[in-house]
Amino acid sequence: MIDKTIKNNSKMNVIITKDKVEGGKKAFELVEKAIHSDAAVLGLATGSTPETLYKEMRASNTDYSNLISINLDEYKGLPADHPQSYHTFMQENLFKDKPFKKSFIPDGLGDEDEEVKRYNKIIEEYPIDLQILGIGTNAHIGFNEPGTSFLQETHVEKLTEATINANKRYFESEEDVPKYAFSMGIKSILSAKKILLMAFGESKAEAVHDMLNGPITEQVPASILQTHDDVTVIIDEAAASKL
Ligand SMILES: O=P(O)(O)OC[C@H]1O[C@](O)(CO)[C@@H](O)[C@@H]1O
Repeated sequence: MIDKTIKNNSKMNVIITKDKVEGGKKAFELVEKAIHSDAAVLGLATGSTPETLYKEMRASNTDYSNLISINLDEYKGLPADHPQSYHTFMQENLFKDKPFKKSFIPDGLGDEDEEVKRYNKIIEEYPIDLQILGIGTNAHIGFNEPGTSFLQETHVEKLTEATINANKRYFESEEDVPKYAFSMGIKSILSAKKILLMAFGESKAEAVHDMLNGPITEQVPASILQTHDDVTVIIDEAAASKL
């Protein structure tokens, strides 16, 4: 860990690591700790941020087959077997080596109203003990873009240009990038007992600063985490560079 004095006006516990590999190892330690304190439901994230954590989980001796997982989001309109779906991402990055007892991910082809209702019911039935989060360059969490109400539960979100741009690296062309996604809402995320947010790289430095030290506003979705009692933020030096 890097011992660095930073500006952090929030009550969030901030851990600075050299890079995302060390960040993934630290995050793995905290997931293990939660599981040893009987965490039974893990909220999981996608995108490049959690990749080093999932690598540690795959390489570990931990058996996750008694745990439930609930993923934050899924692109609307992508079938589960699409190479860029979050179903495929989770299968390849975690579940193929470390299956859970039950893993919930929104159905990208689901009827909007039905799927939102189904997913809210799942989150109610399986309260999340530890929610893993990344953060977008525009401080979105899950796919809750700036301007999304803090009171939102699961819903279909229209993706911003910034998010479409950030995600188009995974698609053949911009036309192929989904413009909407099913996402757990901020209210659903805040219902987790513990939250572990990771951010790596210079591109997240502004969002991390605003999350920790900015005003609590729906224009900075992650800023709402200042109101949660148990948030740990793991960032590398580049993502901490504006603190
Ligand atoms: O980890 P990345 O790839 O930078 O993505 C950041 C954020 O964008 C999302 O993947 C949604 O676009 C979030 O789930 C994630 O936290």
